[in-house]
Amino acid sequence: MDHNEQPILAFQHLSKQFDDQLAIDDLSMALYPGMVVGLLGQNGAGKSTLMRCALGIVDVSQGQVSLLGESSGELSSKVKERLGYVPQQPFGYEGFTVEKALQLHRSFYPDWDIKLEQDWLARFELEGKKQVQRLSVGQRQSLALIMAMAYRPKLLILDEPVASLDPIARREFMSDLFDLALDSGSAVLFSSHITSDLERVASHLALMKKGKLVIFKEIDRVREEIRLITLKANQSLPNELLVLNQLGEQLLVDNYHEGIAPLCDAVASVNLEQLFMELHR
Ligand SMILES: Nc1ncnc2c1ncn2[C@@H]1O[C@H](COP(=O)(O)OP(=O)(O)OP(=O)(O)O)[C@@H](O)[C@H]1O
Repeated sequence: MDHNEQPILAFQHLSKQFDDQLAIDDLSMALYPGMVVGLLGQNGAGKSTLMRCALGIVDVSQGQVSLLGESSGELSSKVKERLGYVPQQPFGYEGFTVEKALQLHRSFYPDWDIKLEQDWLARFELEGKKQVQRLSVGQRQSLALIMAMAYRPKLLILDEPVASLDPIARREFMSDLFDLALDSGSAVLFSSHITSDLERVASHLALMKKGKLVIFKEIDRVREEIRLITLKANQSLPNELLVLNQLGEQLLVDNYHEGIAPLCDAVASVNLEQLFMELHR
């Protein structure tokens, strides 16, 4: 990942206020080619709002969002053609068959990859002749994913894309997602409550709590640098440690390294699910 190049998506000091609700609070983050960012947060943490701000679907209150170098509020059709988005609740195309819906959708995208479309239709066992409104929730989600991916977008934004997919479809989809991003120099931002999926395919974790981005780092570094520790009696907190949460003597900290171990009575590593639970205790 070369961070000297232009980010595909960049949030700079973004805030979004809805009436009396601050949904996004001074958030900065940049996605570069090849990054697959898993967005985690409780219900109402601001994940969908962040995605909607990125796409210019809602106006930002403060700060900036740029997408392939353009401001999200003023995207050209050239940039829009290079975005893929699957909202939490897709979608439309009622009254169409799967085949006809794809035919129409495809016509908007010059870079549509028909082979990719066919492979995915077969993989998800979607029948072309079936009416869209007769599809199950999971099948609709699969169709929405094909529609967002078959033109190999430069930026793919997926709001809980796999919540309704069965474990086999989910697993296959998630690994393809990763390959797609790596192969085509794309970036992916996806939200999910399934921490094991996120752990398996994301290159980076973005964790939001009440509109704030509290963690944004590579998954490997999350594994290495976040710990649940208890400091020895009278031991002050080392400067480099960032306390993410505190429960009695126990501290959930970021920026941990081996040099800290002698200062502690106890050190425990946490997986993503434990991290999520500890952060919200
Ligand atoms: N159009 C809107 N008008 C007013 N408030 C809104 C609007 N959209 C979102 N909010 C509020 O902003 C906050 C963040 O909502 P958001 O949908 O972004 O959360 P989320 O993290 O995606 O949640 P979930 O995991 O449940 O999908 C919530 O408190 C929500 O009520």
